[in-house]
Amino acid sequence: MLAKKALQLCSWQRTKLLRASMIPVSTFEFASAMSSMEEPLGLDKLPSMSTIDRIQRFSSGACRSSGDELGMGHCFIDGRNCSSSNSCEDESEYTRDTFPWRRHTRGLANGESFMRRTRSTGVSHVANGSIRHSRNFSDYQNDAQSRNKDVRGRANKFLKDIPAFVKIVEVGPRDGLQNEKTIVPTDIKIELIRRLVASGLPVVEATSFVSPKWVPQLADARDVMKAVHSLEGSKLPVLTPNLKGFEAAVAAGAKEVAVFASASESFSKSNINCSIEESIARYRVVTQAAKEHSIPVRGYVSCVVGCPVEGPISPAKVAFVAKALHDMGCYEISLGDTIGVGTPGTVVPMLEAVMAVVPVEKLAVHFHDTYGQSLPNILVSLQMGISTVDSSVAGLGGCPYAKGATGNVATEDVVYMLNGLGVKTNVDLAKLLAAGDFISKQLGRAPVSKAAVALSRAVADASKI
Ligand SMILES: CC(C)(COP(=O)([O-])OP(=O)([O-])OC[C@H]1O[C@@H](n2cnc3c(N)ncnc32)[C@H](O)[C@@H]1OP(=O)([O-])[O-])[C@@H](O)C(=O)NCCC(=O)NCCSC(=O)C[C@@](C)(O)CC(=O)[O-]
Repeated sequence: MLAKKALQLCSWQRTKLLRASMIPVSTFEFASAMSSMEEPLGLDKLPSMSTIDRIQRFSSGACRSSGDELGMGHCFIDGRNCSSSNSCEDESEYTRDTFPWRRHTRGLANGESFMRRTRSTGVSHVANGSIRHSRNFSDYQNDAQSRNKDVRGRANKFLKDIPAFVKIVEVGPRDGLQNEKTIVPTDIKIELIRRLVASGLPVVEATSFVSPKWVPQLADARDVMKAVHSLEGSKLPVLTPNLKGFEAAVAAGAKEVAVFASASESFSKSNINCSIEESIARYRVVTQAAKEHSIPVRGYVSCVVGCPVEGPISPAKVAFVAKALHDMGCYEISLGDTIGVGTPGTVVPMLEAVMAVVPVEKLAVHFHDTYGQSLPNILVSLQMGISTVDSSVAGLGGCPYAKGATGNVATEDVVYMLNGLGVKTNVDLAKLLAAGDFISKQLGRAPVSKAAVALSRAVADASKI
């Protein structure tokens, strides 16, 4: 029992447990090494947890330490026990699914737990309380059939909620460029927008009508908007932090705007120089003016998982701000992990809280890729029914008021993943790659997108043949 417990712990917890039980750590490690040599993990014995289960179980963000003596905590998503080393354990399920090859060697002594495990496979090996040891061919066929059904069931569960079409909101010309230190010439910004529109992206956020003292890179918002506002094929929203910005945007030809609030007081102050409450009051004025002009307004909530100053942000705060934006008339609310600290373990409960107050079809997700978690975060968001995803060509981006945050998830990577899932986006990946290449060359750096790098290498290799 102790050895079983020790196997499920990370090394420092194991050491602590074994020391407390006076078992030399080296003895345990030798024994467990032997047992893994004797019982190799074959392909047929891979753990059969569903992807969501696996993500939740191994995500540290899903676990909250309860401060008990072994550092074990509780998974706040579904109440499983879990360790602070990312490995959650629901003992019966963990044993059954994660270490199935041990069934034959360990469970037999314990009739009751054996019964429980065998029942879960759908084939009872227990007749009148005694274990039947012999199995005939039809038992195996039935077993294989029920396993196939089980696997199909899991695959369906994994894919069934993913939408058939995902709307990609390209934020490269705005979020992507706003943090660039060297001013990008206006005609390059205009050409970038043209190329992104030509690639089939349904929405390309063009620029921001914010104070040029706060974001000098986008001081040419008026000129950019005047040049692109009549482009056809994509919506071209712009950021407006107040009525002054809204009026300037409309005068330059904007047909859609976005307001941006935060779920963190500190970030609200540093980004737009006012409290959350003041920003909501300000945005009510903007949405009212927009209604009078029949201009749709998109709403952003920043810091939906974490804030550079305050640390973790509670899902309830995010839900509060999202609902306020929805109630004032924003047609879509984009949930921004501004500093890219989220994992599926923190994104799922945040989405759950927001979905309780804003309809899922009105939600979008906006991930920065600081910790490389954007694609799994997008995947769980799709599985939860979200069908609008923000991204930035070539992975450009970062907020000037969120130190350390890197770029948005790269649009090329999102399109590549969605293509692989059979999800329609209407984006021409080749044209998108060319747009990413164009802006990356202008900025003098390689695209951050892994798909862009790999695909351009593949194209270069193919052209040598
Ligand atoms: C909101 C303000 C303006 C308040 O800034 P403030 O300094 O408090 O504004 P103020 O009302 O006291 O005015 C000060 C000066 O700014 C001018 N001003 C005032 N408003 C405007 C305007 N719209 N356009 C142009 N100028 C403006 C105003 O006219 C005045 O000019 P002065 O008299 O000194 O010459 C400022 O804090 C600001 O512009 N902040 C924007 C910061 C920003 O753009 N951050 C990045 C975007 S948010 C983001 O990236 C997150 C997101 C959306 O992507 C999602 C995510 O990742 O989480």
